[in-house]
Order: sequence, then C-alpha cells, then structure tokens
Amino acid sequence: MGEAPALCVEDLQEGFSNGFGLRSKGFKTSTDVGDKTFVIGCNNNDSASSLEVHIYDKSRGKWVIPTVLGTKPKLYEGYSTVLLNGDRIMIIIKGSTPDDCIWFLEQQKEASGTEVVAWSKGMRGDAEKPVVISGPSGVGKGTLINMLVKEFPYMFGFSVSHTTRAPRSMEKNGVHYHFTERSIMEKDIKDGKFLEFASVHGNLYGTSIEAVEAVADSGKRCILDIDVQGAKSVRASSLDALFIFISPPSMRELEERLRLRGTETEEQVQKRLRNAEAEIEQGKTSGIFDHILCNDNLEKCYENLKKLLGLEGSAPTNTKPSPKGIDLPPNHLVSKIDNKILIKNETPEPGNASKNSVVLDISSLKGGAPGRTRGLKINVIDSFSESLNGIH
Ligand SMILES: Nc1ncnc2c1ncn2[C@@H]1O[C@H](COP(=O)(O)OP(=O)(O)OP(=O)(O)O)[C@@H](O)[C@H]1O
Ligand SMILES: Nc1nc2c(ncn2[C@@H]2O[C@H](COP(=O)(O)O)[C@@H](O)[C@H]2O)c(=O)[nH]1
Repeated sequence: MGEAPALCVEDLQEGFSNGFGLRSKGFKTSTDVGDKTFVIGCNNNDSASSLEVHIYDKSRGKWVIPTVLGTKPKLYEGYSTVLLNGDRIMIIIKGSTPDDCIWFLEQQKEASGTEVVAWSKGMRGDAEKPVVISGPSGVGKGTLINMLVKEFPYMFGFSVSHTTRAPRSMEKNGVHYHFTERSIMEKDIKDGKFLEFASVHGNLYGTSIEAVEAVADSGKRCILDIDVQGAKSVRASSLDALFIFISPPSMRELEERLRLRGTETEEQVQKRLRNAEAEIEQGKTSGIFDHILCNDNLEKCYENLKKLLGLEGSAPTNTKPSPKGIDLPPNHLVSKIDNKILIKNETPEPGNASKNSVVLDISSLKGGAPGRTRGLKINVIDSFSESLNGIH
C-alpha cells in the first residue's frame, strides 16, 4: 500500500477513464473495474521503461501498489487500454514489434491482503495448450518427455524448473534445472516470480513464470514435469493446460527403476517410495488429471502419450515454428464492438498492407495471466466499410 506517484484522485476525474485514446509516453490511462480504478502508465519518457500499475480503491479511498506477476510490457511510443469482459484489460502498444504489441492485465486472487495483478502477452492463433506431466519419482516422466522433445524438437519445449536439490552428475544448470539456493528461491517465490512451487522429497521445486513464457515465445508447446502438488496449483491457475498422470505398473517395479537409475542414496529412495504411494492415490482420485497413463511398457506408453497429444502417426516436423506477430498501423485509434477490437489506421496508404486497419477477434481467448494469452484472431482490412467477418 502507498501513494501512487504523480497522480491524484482529481486526475482520475479529469476523464480518461475507460477511454480508448492513445496515451503517449509519460501519460497514464485509468480503467474502472468494479469499485477499483486501474491506473496504467509510466512516469518517464524512457522507451526502455515498462508499464507500471497502480490501483485506486474507490470504496476505501486508497491507493494500492499491487504485487505484479509476469513480465511487464515495454512502453515504446504509447499505448491504449480497453476493458474486456470480466476484469481483463487489453493493452495495445504503439511502436512495438509485431510480437510485442498486445498485452493483457488481469486481477489475481489477493495474497495476504495485497492486491495481485498479472501481465500476459497476447499470442495469435490457436497455439496448443501446455502439457503438465506428473507421477511418482522414477515412473519415467523424464524419459517420456525426452523421447517427445527428441522426436518433435520444433514442437515441444521443456519448462526448466528451479530446484534447491543438488545437481546429479549429468545434469546441467539451465538445461535440466535452474539449481538455486533456498534463500534466493524463497525470495523469488515471495516476489511472485513462480507459477507454482512445492516442497518435494525435502527440496524446493518450482516453475517460474519466465520458464513458461520462454517456451511460449519460442512458438513451442510447453511441457512441465512437476509433482502432484504443483499440478494442483497449476490447475488452480489460469494456465489452461492438459494434465497427464503417469502411473507405474506396481510399487515393486517403481522401486526397481529408482534403484537401477542409481541417482539417489538408499535413504532418498526410501523417502521417494514413501511419497509415491500418496502421489499415486492423489493422481488417480483427485480429479486434477485429464488422463492417466500406465508406464508399463515404455514404447507402448510413449505411443499412448503421442495419441493423447494428437500426434498419432504424425511425422516429425523439421521446420522451426515462426510465431506470427501482429502488424499494427503506426497511427491508430482503438475501439471495441462486442468481441472485436477495431484498430483503425489514422493515416491509411492504399496498397501498403502494413498500414491497414486491423480487427482483433477476442471471442476465443485461451489461457491468461501469468504466462501467455492465446487465441487472438486477426483480420487486416483496407477500410472500415469492409465487412468485419472473415477474421482468421
Ligand atoms: N517403461 C519402463 N520400463 C523400464 N524402465 C523404465 C521405463 N520407463 C522409464 N524407465 C527407467 O526408469 C528410470 C526412471 O525414469 P525417469 O528418470 O524418467 O523417471 P522420472 O519419473 O522422471 O523420475 P523423477 O521424478 O525422479 O525425475 C530410468 O532409469 C528410466 O530409464
Ligand atoms: N511442483 C514441482 N515439482 C517439480 C518441479 N520440477 C520437478 N518436480 C518434481 O520433483 C520430483 C523430483 O524430481 P527429481 O528431478 O529430483 O527426481 C519429480 O516428481 C518432479 O516431477 C517443479 O518445478 N515443481
């Protein structure tokens, strides 16, 4: 809580509330959501600075500085804000690159009495849902994920978790995990940098928002290898993932795999096996998971996993995905009609496609903050007399 710098209640009354007008650098927009006013902006003219959020709570007559999750959008030349249904605010950034121009700000559940908001970048098209893979230690999650990433390198990307456990001999920092100290990870958790975290077999593990964003930005489908507690947290978040639980054929087989892997001490193996019983029970009964696969025969289980991911019989693709951006007209006005956001070019040039007006269809947005908001559909039009149908 505190004072919001360089803005007072009178400024809010001056009238750019819920407006679509473009704000230049150094200005702020205010958007009313229920009894709160979200003030988005930046105090200086530095193009490298990012957008900040302050909230004016009208019922309490107080300014609140919220905890902000996710990567913040960069300012560039200016921006417009549009209130969508619910409490999602769309931010359209002028002068940015095509992959960085549409952002969303959402209110999250309050944490320990503090307002929490989260940013997510808008992504065009129907990017596939992230995949959460859970199961007891030693069941073969890592093995299956490696097979998938090896066969479909341009389709899947692994979310690199943070952990306080010591690296195994073959493990590389930043590839298998971000190995970190507990005090640092605890601070980062407190600062809202993690989508989920859990204490697993005596160590802290967690998925940072940045890890998931990095995979989405590479145009790949994100795979998370996390325990059941983590899966439960992700289920409660807005990630909108597919949840798959891998179960062992038997406890005896699980024990044998853990021992044969030879990466844990006897004491650690015992601890992991004790935890496995509860995890298997939860995996099968908690309702968190969309699918349960038994990893008895590895090849068979892998084929079943591919089937669930819609890859049955599909040939591996060797082409790098090129995430499609959005070319906004440089000078534009923004308005909203139902589920369509009209970004009208103020200085159209016939024959110059990059200067055309744009319609964003927001009827099938998926996922949300923190992370990435998927499902934006775009139509580029020559003039606004053109039909708004045919959005793709
Ligand atoms: N179907 C299978 N049959 C026999 N061995 C298997 C099978 N699947 C995986 N394994 C072996 O079991 C061991 C454990 O597999 P893996 O490391 O992939 O498990 P995990 O679920 O990722 O474990 P953790 O959660 O501890 O990271 C490995 O040595 C792997 O080669
Ligand atoms: N909740 C989370 N669990 C995670 C994460 N990364 C890994 N894990 C789980 O931890 C155990 C043990 O892993 P190991 O590498 O020490 O064998 C396993 O079940 C993983 O799924 C995470 O980010 N969050």
